[in-house]
Amino acid sequence: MEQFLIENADHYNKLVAAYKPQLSKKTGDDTGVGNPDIIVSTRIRPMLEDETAQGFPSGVFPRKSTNVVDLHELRKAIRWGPSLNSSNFTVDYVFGSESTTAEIYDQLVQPLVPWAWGGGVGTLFAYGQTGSGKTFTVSGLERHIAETLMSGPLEGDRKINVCIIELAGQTAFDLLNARKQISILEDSFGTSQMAGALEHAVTSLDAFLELINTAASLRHTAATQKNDTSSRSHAICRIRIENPSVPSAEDGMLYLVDLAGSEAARDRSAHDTARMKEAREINTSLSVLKDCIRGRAMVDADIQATGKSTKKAAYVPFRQSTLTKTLKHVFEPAGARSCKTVVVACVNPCLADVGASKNTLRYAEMLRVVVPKAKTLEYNPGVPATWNNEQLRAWIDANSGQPPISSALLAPTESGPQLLRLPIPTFLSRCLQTPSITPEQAQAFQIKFWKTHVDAQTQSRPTAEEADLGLDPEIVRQARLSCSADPEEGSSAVPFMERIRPGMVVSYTTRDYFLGCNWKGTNFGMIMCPAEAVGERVCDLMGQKVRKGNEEGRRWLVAVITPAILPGAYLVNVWKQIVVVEEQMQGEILMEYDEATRYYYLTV
Ligand SMILES: Nc1ncnc2c1ncn2[C@@H]1O[C@H](COP(=O)(O)OP(=O)(O)OP(=O)(O)O)[C@@H](O)[C@H]1O
Repeated sequence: MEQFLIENADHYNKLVAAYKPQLSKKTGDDTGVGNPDIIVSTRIRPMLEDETAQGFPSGVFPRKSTNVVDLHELRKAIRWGPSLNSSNFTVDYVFGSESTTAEIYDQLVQPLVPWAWGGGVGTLFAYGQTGSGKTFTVSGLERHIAETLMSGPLEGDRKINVCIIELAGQTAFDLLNARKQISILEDSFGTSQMAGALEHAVTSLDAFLELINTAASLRHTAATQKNDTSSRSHAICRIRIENPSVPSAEDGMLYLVDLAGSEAARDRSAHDTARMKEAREINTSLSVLKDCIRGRAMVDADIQATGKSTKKAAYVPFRQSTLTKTLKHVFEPAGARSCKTVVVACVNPCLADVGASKNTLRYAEMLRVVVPKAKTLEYNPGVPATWNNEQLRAWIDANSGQPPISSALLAPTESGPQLLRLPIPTFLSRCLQTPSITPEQAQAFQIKFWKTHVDAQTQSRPTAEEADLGLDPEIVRQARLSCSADPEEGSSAVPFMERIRPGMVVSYTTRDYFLGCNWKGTNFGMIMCPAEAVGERVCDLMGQKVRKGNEEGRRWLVAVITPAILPGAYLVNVWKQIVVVEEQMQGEILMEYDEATRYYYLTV
């Protein structure tokens, strides 16, 4: 076949020159646009010297000033001589062979960096056949990202942590720790963990680049030793960005994923059984990845179009492969993380490889879920996804507690759906710009906003039984909630010291001997009873007799509240009790119990 292509190169070039581009059905479709949070692009690498030297022409051509790529194959035809078989593919962005990695960075990837800096999740996938330029592209982009993170114009202080792993089939290795085997585990809270992988704190650009180089050379050496190419494994670089000024918020994440080759190139027939098995595993993981990206994009499109997730059909099977399990929160539709994803489908333009390039472009096209043109959704006061900026700001003014959080600072221009997509740390930082707002109030309000959205999604309708009783859904919702707020109307006007009662949550300063329960910045406790109410022999957490204190003032037995594993969640440790004197108490804190997670959350 290769000989046939070389011999007919001139004829092929004439056919291509005479080719009249067909109108792409997909470009003609003006009913929607690509999902702005999942951008699918393609990069066509230049022809390599040996490909041109052998006499192969190019088979892939970006169509000028469009997002369409034309692909030509030369087919043997007995009657009329070789003929052209052409197809075209539509993606969101096309980068031709003259495009540089810096251009791709500026146009597609750069926005992921401030996004993750603000607490969001940004993911880059490079997909394509062996030798199509995935590693060339990802390593170049990693360097640009490192430069922006370490010496760019981003505001505020962050701690940058890097971890680079390799996934080969079901096995994972740490590329920053001598390729030591690690495990991908899901903990009891459903969070994926790279158990055993070393995470490196980086403080300078040089240190960052050194980590990237170490991982690249380890991957390369391992591949050479196996007489293999790096193409048989996925490499994941995870950059975790901690924001020390909002410690309670989740960290920003950047994942840069250099995927295994979608299929071996022209030497495919040389594969032995083990290689065929490996190829099957790779294809399975890439197929699951496609389903996950599409599934998440469909859920997003659905919410954008209707304000809710309505389609049961949008199934995101992230548990079906180690790759997607590792990247779980990128795909999880129910996840609260704001995600932006960029896919670069790398294409080798050589006519001899055009079959594989066609599969790559077909795959890229399938990832692209068209979002219906935004309709104005009918306003529903219970569904944040239907709120325009004015309705959102009115809701913030009425629901953000006392003092109210400035809606102009929190949502200067955003609509409800846009605020829902804002990374949580950015949301919290904006809340804290209003004078006198405490981090607890900001966090409680963020949770309230998110819960309103989740409740709208899950449609907390009354059960059939409750509906039969004719109960108002709002009353049912209220009854299901359990909150530490004083049920007495108007009680907030009375100083909290005069209202102390069992179940009230207070913040307090700890004394030296309570080191065992002094959690950084989070000294909350639930009042159990007056210290005098317990028996003579009862001791507190530190072994001190509860009734025998030397302190002045009223003394209360308090259950210690500690942060739980879920972000923003707390545990009330009813059996870990300490004595708190009223003098130590700072104020009342409102908490709400959530049945679904069985944790307590701050509320406003
Ligand atoms: N845009 C480009 N400009 C110049 N050379 C390129 C470009 N893209 C790729 N190359 C070159 O093509 C060759 C193959 O690229 P690369 O190793 O990145 O491919 P790959 O898809 O990662 O392959 P594998 O899957 O086997 O690791 C390399 O020699 C690389 O330098």
